[in-house]
Amino acid sequence: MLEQTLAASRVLPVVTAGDISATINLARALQRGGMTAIEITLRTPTALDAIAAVQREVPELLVAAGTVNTPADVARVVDAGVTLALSPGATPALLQAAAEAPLDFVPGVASASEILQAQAYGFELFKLFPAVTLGGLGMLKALGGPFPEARFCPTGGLSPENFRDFLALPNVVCCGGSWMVASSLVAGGDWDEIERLAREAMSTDTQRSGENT
Ligand SMILES: O=C(O)C(=O)C[C@H](O)[C@H](O)COP(=O)(O)O
Repeated sequence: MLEQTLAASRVLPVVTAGDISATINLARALQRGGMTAIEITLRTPTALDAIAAVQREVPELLVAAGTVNTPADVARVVDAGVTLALSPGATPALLQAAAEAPLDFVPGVASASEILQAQAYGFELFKLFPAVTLGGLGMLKALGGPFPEARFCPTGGLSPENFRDFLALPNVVCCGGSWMVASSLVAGGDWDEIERLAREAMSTDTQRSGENT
């Protein structure tokens, strides 16, 4: 179920929320562009309020919490009504808390040993972070050997130029990225450009839509 949901989302925009009304406008632009989910990281003081606001104002979007790094973070996002949480990494305490919590959780991994550790808690879908720095496509192909059941959402260093190559791999479910939600676009209120980048990311054409315009 989680795998299907993330596969449908195709690209998961990773948002670091500042101003709440700007985050609502950003979420609306992503939704207009065809995106079905948004990851709002717990990196800022306004993150939980932003999650609640987007859940309320843009109910069409699945609102995931990101940078959920501790058992306390798991409790905070469950309290906020979040049903999907992701982390750039994992500790045994985090894996235990997330396995027991009433939400879907995608732990971060960066090595075979970290996959083994997360599998011991029942997880099979992982955020590979930071994907490009770790080895990108080659690493994902290599991990497919010993871990044929493992599925990945590579994040970190993905771009309009490379994300389709990641999505084409059989063990990649979706890609995470921040290119369509760059802080410069949000600060400038460039919602049309954010919508365009979202639409381009969601397009299944092999040729990028922007190349024809
Ligand atoms: O904050 C988290 O929980 C993360 O997992 C990190 C983010 O996924 C990356 O910062 C996105 O990477 P870029 O697309 O290269 O900006």
